Amino acid sequence: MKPVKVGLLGLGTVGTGVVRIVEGNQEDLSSQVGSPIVIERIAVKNTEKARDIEVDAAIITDDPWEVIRDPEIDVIVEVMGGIAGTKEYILEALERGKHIVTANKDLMALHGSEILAKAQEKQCDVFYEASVAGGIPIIRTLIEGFSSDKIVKIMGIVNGTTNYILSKMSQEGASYLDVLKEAQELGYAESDPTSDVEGLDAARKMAILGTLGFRTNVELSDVSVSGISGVSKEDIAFAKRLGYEMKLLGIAESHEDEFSISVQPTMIRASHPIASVNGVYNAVYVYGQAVGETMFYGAGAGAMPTATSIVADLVAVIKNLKLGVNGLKQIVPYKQKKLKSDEDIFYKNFLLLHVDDKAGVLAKITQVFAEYDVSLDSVVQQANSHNPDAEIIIVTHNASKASMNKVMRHLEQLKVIHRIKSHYRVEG
Ligand SMILES: NC(=O)C1=CN([C@@H]2O[C@H](COP(=O)(O)OP(=O)(O)OC[C@H]3O[C@@H](n4cnc5c(N)ncnc54)[C@H](OP(=O)(O)O)[C@@H]3O)[C@@H](O)[C@H]2O)C=CC1
Ligand SMILES: N[C@@H](CC=O)C(=O)O
Ligand code: NA
Repeated sequence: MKPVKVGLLGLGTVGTGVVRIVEGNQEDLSSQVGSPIVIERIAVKNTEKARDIEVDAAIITDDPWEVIRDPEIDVIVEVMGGIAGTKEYILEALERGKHIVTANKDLMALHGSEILAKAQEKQCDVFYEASVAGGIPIIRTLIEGFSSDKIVKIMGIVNGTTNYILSKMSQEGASYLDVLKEAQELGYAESDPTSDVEGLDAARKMAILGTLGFRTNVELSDVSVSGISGVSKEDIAFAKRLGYEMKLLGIAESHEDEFSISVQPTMIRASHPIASVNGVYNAVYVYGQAVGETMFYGAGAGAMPTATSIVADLVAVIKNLKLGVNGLKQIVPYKQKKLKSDEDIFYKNFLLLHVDDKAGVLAKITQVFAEYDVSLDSVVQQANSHNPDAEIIIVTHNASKASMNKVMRHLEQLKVIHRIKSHYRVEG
């Protein structure tokens, strides 16, 4: 049996997991695909760096082009990250007829359509299961499991780092910066964790899920994004008191082929199954017109869960190689893109206001909501022993994003309001 030869770009957190699984599960893997799988070359940045695993120094290079141009290599596994340079490597590898497995959501969210088009032209596979929700087979589920259904909602905790941070803040009262450092040490965070905490990583993943779920070309610029760096322990405590958990949620909704897509810290009703997803775990809730509610759960980051998806993709590529059907399973979005306007996006809102502790203030504030036709579910005013201001906590009924934007602009002008302390989307 001729071995299938793999070129690995990157030997960090995920790359190390890939080597461990390919070596550790070799017998099982090769019996599934009918050939041994050999990691032929590995590109890293620093060839002198000490590694957690033993790898033959002769196969390591600091020049990814050596891997891409090696005529012996059948499949490139890209786990080095990066966008512009990495795109060049991948396009050239495809040009040379090599199949690609990647964990790179940054690249797939920005240049996925170009890369998939090239793959189709060259009859190559590009699989990217590890790019969204690490170990959860959600991409395969959307492409294959739900091919017969019409997806109307995808709601996900798709960033492990931020879920780890919010969970520890909520359960242990830990400080944001301490937990972020821990998530970095555990290998969950991106090399620049700003993309985790500011929601960009989740937005990229939601663009990928939206494209597959709604079968239209959802771009990163279509996703409205805010991250968790402004979420305080106090906000999390308010959420709990009202019966909610604070989560960084990606929410994509489609109605009559018009969709909206966003990532933001959200107060989700504690009884919703996604509210109890904690730590580095991710979950993707998918609502299909025919199937109804489904939810997929598992580790969203970390070496071994992510590598599980990578190696499963590798197995899929090799099975296709044996059958001579590579390049046939790419999903090309075919629907014209129609984004909802802010007038058509509805959700509930939570607001925490610091206000003058005087008679008549509450009436002035509720009047603003009435003016823009936003009805209120609950309003609570309370004194705060640490603060001379009074606090007003408002939860609205479903209101259009456009009306809420008007409300917010108007509230900012009101002299009786000293500070709009927090504003969150509420689900459930
Ligand atoms: N960590 C996780 O849990 C997950 C990560 N991902 C994605 O997987 C990819 C890899 O992530 P992760 O393993 O955490 O990252 P790491 O930073 O741990 O590893 C990156 C690896 O790539 C190598 N590398 C970086 N730049 C170059 C370059 N220009 N030329 C050659 N080698 C290079 C590094 O070399 P050296 O070792 O010498 O520094 C390192 O081995 C990213 O796209 C990430 O978004 C996806 C899902 C989960
Ligand atoms: N930084 C990412 C890694 C996986 O995609 C995360 O925390 O989810
Ligand atoms: Na996945």
